[in-house]
Amino acid sequence: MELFSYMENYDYEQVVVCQDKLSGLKAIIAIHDTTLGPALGGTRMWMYETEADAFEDALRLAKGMTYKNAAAGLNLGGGKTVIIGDPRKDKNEEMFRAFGRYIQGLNGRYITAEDVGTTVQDMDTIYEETDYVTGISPAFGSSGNPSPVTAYGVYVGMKAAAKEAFGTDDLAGKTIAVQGVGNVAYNLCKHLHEEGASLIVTDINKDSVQRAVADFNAKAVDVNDIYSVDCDIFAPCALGAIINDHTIPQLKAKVIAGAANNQLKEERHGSLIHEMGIVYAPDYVINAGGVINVADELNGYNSERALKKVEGIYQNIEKVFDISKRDQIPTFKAADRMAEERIERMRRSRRQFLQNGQHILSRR
Ligand SMILES: NC(=O)C1=CN([C@@H]2O[C@H](COP(=O)(O)OP(=O)(O)OC[C@H]3O[C@@H](n4cnc5c(N)ncnc54)[C@H](O)[C@@H]3O)[C@@H](O)[C@H]2O)C=CC1
Ligand SMILES: CC(C)CC(=O)C(=O)O
Repeated sequence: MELFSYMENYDYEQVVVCQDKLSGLKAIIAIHDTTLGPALGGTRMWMYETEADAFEDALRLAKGMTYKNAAAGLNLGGGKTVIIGDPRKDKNEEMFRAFGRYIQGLNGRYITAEDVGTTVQDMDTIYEETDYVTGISPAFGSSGNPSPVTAYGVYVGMKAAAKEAFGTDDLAGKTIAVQGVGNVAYNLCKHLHEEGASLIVTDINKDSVQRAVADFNAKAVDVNDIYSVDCDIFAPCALGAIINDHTIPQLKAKVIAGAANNQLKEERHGSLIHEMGIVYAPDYVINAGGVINVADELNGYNSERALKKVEGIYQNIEKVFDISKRDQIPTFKAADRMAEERIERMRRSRRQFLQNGQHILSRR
């Protein structure tokens, strides 16, 4: 990867590469855009095959956070971290403390939280070194694990997408195929089961599958079969790029609505599903519940206030469908338009000089 040309193409502000030999930390903090405020986005720990894969993931996810935060109406920019390593084997306390010091060094330009492979406990360790971390234990007055709130937002957004496709947002009797039943999707399945939906699930982790089968009467299928099952809604809740040339021809669902980040492998795949008449709830709009929840900590966390904002995902998804119809564009483009227009409006509204921090004459 030609890092500078990639950064220039997609207008990234900063990439911080962190290495700590003692703890084994190898992290990439990508800050995409801070027009709206400090960059907030989670830390993913994953076993990347190559360093280039890790850079690409960090960069793509950071840009996604710029759009997610803007579309959700948050006054926050977009950033994300990836830590290279196996979250089951390679974690240690020193690693997250070293990482916390790197975040502290950014002096508030980047604020972190959980993502795939990191936990509330990891955030608590980071908190030993920096205040610029959210999703720490509720005992510290924080919001804790964002996953259940992300799941609630996906559930609410899925209902809005169902209304668009089926004329009703009632999910009772609908068959929903869920890819990956981890932290977010387990909680999503709970809401769907309680509403009377039938679930088909898959995961590379057999224990997670068994738990969903036992708790929600879900039907389990092989990981490769989840795309082609007969269902009304496909909910991708594992990793990204799963809407691609290989999977699209297999899909039978009328709706795609799930938690995973960066679901479209390439933009053209978003256009393709649109032409096929599939109602796609753009990933970063529907999965914003977690970030809305952790962002509320910046005002002194109030769970009721945060959940109310998360419920706004229903209207936000409707807004995306309206723009898509108005401008005759696929929904992923409509979401981008909504986010970009807000960033641009805010950029313009900040033209006037406002003294922030130290006065410019204070050194006299
Ligand atoms: N945790 C949160 O609050 C948020 C999560 N997301 C996104 O939602 C997705 C899920 O996040 P979490 O539930 O937190 O992660 P998780 O790691 O708890 O769950 C992901 C699950 O997917 C499974 N999986 C991985 N590859 C798979 C494959 N090829 N086929 C089937 N299953 C596979 C894993 O075994 C795991 O059970 C991720 O893309 C994440 O970035 C987005 C917004 C917020
Ligand atoms: C609080 C986090 C879950 C934010 C984030 O990284 C995301 O929404 O992907």
